Amino acid sequence: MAGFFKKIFSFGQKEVVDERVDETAPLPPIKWEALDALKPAAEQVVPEFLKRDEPQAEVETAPTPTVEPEVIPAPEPSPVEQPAPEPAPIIPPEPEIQPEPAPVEEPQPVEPEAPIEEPAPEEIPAAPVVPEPIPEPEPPEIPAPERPEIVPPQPQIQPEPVPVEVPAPPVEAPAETPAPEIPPAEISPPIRQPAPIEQQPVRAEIAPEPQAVPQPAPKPLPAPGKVTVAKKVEQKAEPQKAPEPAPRRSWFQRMRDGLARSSRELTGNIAGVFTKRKLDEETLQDLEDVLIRADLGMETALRVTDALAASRYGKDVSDTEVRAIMAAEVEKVLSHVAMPLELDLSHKPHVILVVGVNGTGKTTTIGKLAAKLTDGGLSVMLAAGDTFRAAAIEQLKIWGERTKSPVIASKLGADAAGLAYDAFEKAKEAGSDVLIIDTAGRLQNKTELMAELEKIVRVLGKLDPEAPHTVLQTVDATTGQNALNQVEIFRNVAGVNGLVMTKLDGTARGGILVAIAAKHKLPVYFIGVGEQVDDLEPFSASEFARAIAGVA
Ligand SMILES: Nc1nc2c(ncn2[C@@H]2O[C@H](COP(=O)(O)OP(=O)(O)OP(=O)(O)O)[C@@H](O)[C@H]2O)c(=O)[nH]1
Repeated sequence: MAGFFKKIFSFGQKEVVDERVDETAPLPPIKWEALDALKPAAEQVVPEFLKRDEPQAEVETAPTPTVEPEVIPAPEPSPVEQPAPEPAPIIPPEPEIQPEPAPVEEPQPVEPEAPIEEPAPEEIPAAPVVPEPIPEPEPPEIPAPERPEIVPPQPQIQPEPVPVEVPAPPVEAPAETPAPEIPPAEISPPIRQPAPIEQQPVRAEIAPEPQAVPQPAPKPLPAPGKVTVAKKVEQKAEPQKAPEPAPRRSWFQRMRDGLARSSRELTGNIAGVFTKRKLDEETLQDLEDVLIRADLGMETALRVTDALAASRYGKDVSDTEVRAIMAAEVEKVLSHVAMPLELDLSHKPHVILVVGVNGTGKTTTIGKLAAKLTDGGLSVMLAAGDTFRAAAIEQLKIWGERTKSPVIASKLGADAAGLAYDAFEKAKEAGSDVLIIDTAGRLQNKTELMAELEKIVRVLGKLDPEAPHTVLQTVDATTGQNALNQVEIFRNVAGVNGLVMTKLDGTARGGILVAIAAKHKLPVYFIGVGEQVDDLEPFSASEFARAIAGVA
């Protein structure tokens, strides 16, 4: 439509140009006409020639200044073009079509397009020259007459000259001649406007991406489903893991496995001694050496060899017979110490002081024991007497939470005896059935250890002369011969009156228990066969003896 407008405008200029030609008068315009004939063929070339022939002055003077301001308001051309409408009445139908699109798109593009149309007026001078030759090219260009037809509506719509430019781009299709110049520039901006529209499709592309994102989302959906199941299963799985304890070896089997190393070495050595040999002094001496190396101790070793010699001396003896006799003799030794823990609940509370070297299982054993007592309906209070290790205090608190037993603790490094005293008082006030006091086990400084333990026992005695009522020592079954010395020390310092042999489920050296029992004759109340709360078993002399002797 802008092209039309220009043409229209050019037509108006034709008339005006004719007038101007009269002013300038010179011949150059006539030469321009010849060149103008070439213009329609190649419009771009024309302006270059114009510059060469110095008609520039004409171009600059006549059209540009006047036309530009005119195009926007379109008042000046309108009066001039008004005569043009005369041919317009000839073709009234078309003007009806144009005004319709014109008003629609006019408002925005008008102003930006106006400056673009400036070059058009430059061509306008060429148009005025063409008037006569125009009919020649026009016949081939049929759309040309249409444009003049379009012109009349414009003068009618003279206030709409600007809108006319807007519809120009659509009109460009029919009228290719003017279109290439003006419309392309005009079209470019609207095209840039649709450009964002292209971005929209991009957004549309982006949109599917997030859609793609939710697609993987449904994938995690099954995942969380599995997770939730897993979480629920965890709680329900615990019973499933409960079957683990089911397949989990029995405490006796765990103890046998723990003692397997000792048992294998022992039975293997025994077999080596009695292979195709009659029982004599030499074989008895060899057997005694084997038992001693197995930590059973001299006393127990002699008991076994004496029993064997009494019944089998001078006879062929198999290793199976030897192991059976050994199991019987070990059981006899242990039977005197294998006894259940008895609590005198006439004491409120019954105080249990737990001692032992660090890492032997004091705190763990306290937790296991508290669980047994609370499960039996007894109220238990715990005291974190190992004030030198924060981890020990925290560990005891965890066991307190597990067993629902209150824990009395103090600041790190506080006086252990003072804590034990306070705990005893609080247990009395609370009416607790049992107070279990944890302690430190720093063997590296025997003097301090002895002083601390002695002080604890002393202060407890102030509240109850018989307290502590039970002094349990934990003994690590994997320790070996050093365990004998540990019991010796703690028995003297703290008055140990009972033992718990821990870690018998590990690579235990079970023979030492026999040696300790034989030497100290201290009750062995429990054995530890694992780290779980229920891994504390009453000590059974026969089971232990059969396990270490490798007897089924
Ligand atoms: N396998 C096995 N491990 C045990 C047993 N008893 C204790 N333990 C582990 O031995 C380690 C030491 O146990 P604790 O209860 O901390 O020993 P502790 O004597 O209190 O040590 P301190 O707190 O340092 O004085 C922990 O890892 C326990 O889980 C047991 O019977 N079997």
